[in-house]
Amino acid sequence: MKEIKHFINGQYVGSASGRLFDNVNPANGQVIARIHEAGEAEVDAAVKAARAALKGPWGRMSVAERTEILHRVAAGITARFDEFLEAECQDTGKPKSLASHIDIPRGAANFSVFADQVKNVPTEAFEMATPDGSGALNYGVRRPKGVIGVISPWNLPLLLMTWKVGPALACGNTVVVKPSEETPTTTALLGEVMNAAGVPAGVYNVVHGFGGDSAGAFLTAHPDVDGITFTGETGTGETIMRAAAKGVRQVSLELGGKNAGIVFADADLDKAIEGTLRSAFANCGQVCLGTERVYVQRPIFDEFVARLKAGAEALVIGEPNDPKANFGPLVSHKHREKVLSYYQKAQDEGATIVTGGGVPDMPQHLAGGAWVQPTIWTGLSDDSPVVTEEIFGPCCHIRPFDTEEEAVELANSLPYGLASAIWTENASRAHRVAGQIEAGIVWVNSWFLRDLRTAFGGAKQSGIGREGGVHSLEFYTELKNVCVKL
Ligand SMILES: NC(=O)c1ccc[n+]([C@@H]2O[C@H](COP(=O)([O-])OP(=O)(O)OC[C@H]3O[C@@H](n4cnc5c(N)ncnc54)[C@H](O)[C@@H]3O)[C@@H](O)[C@H]2O)c1
Ligand SMILES: O=C/C=C/C=C(\O)C(=O)O
Repeated sequence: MKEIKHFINGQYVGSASGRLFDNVNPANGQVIARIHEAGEAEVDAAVKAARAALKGPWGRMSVAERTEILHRVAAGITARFDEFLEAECQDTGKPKSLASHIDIPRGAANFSVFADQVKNVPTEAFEMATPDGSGALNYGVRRPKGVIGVISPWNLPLLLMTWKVGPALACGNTVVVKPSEETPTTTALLGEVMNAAGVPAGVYNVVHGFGGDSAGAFLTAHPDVDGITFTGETGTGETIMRAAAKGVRQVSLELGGKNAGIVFADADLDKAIEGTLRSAFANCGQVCLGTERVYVQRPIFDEFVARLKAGAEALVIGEPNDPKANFGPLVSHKHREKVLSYYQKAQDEGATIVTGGGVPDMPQHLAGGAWVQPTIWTGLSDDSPVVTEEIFGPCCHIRPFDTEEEAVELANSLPYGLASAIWTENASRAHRVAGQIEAGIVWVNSWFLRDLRTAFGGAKQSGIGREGGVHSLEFYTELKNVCVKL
């Protein structure tokens, strides 16, 4: 059986302990590979390699040379597009129709966009007066932060990992990545692309394993890691923040959400239905930016619910290779247990199950997969856990509202603040409401429309810091002021 090894100092290496665990395809439950689990020794070797690489050719390279290499990494992903696609879809079960236009192209873009960005970063300068009249000149210079620990989740594995590795390397850092234990393959494969592109050994390192008491915790606790960037659950973010406190390391945290969609009666309903369908059900609902709470103005409530139901029921459930499929399984049986527990809770609390609510009948060869039905509820109270907690599944609860003020209050009522989508044809209302939503990202008449130059991150318990464009460069560099007395 295929084995997935760590990538340390430019080479694939197994674990000294010999500990391996299964990599499972969630579309059919089959074991597709065995993954080496890193212990403290492998994590330490990866961090040492990353530290040494900072002092090697990578640290001395001009921006032009470094960014040319990163463009070659982007081209290398594109050249091996089909391999990345196959690996991502086997690990996650997601439809190739989705991953081929989101996950893999973004994996390449995350290198090329930040390679271009870093060439155009101005720094500040201030002339100042001094008592003796000679004056002084202050100017800023940016330096790499050092060794960056990258901890990434399973929902968009290549996209979310490279979203951090791209800018980190563009800024001249070195990285140690710990991908999700559920989805290690594309992160591992990227090592081959790095070598072929001429990225020096030790610049990109990968260790595999779990979170607590495994590779994730060993990496975040390692004293020679200078900064940690993490995407995942809010609870894990808290644990990582505690680990980073020792040694006063900086963190960038992109965490969970329970995002609201607000549909006003003056919305273009075709657009609102299409966008809400994607935001609730794309990637089987496993998108941090997804909409699990939909608030719809009363005059169009019944029509909206009926049309969203029709849209959900028209989704084509199927395996990655099925060209007609646009709805795959959840990432694992463990995650399915969590999602189904909320399906049960909604039923127990007397929700109206508009559609779904269970497990679909699948053909024999897919019966071992982690399938669930796309699900819509109405009728739950605002304090139901189904409405207040992140489920991270293909489901949403729809509730009517009457006034704009009420919609804003409902949207802002939870401790999360990642994203929101507003649907209205009234431009004044769109800007007014967008300004009042407590979230890091607000879409108007769209969803998951991404310009990588923009700030990306969460308010409240959905994160700390912003990445994207210059904001990534803020995190991945140390800004130093040089003051020269003239
Ligand atoms: N805000 C965003 O941009 C964003 C994007 C994608 C996903 N998410 C969130 O991610 C979650 C789903 O992903 P997940 O289930 O993989 O998240 P998770 O927090 O369970 O795991 C994420 C990563 O952290 C590691 N990890 C877990 N415990 C750790 C520990 N104690 N120390 C170090 N590392 C540890 C895991 O092994 C994995 O690699 C959802 O909550 C979702 O909203 C947020
Ligand atoms: O599941 C969360 C999706 C996050 C998306 C990004 O981080 C991005 O588009 O850069």
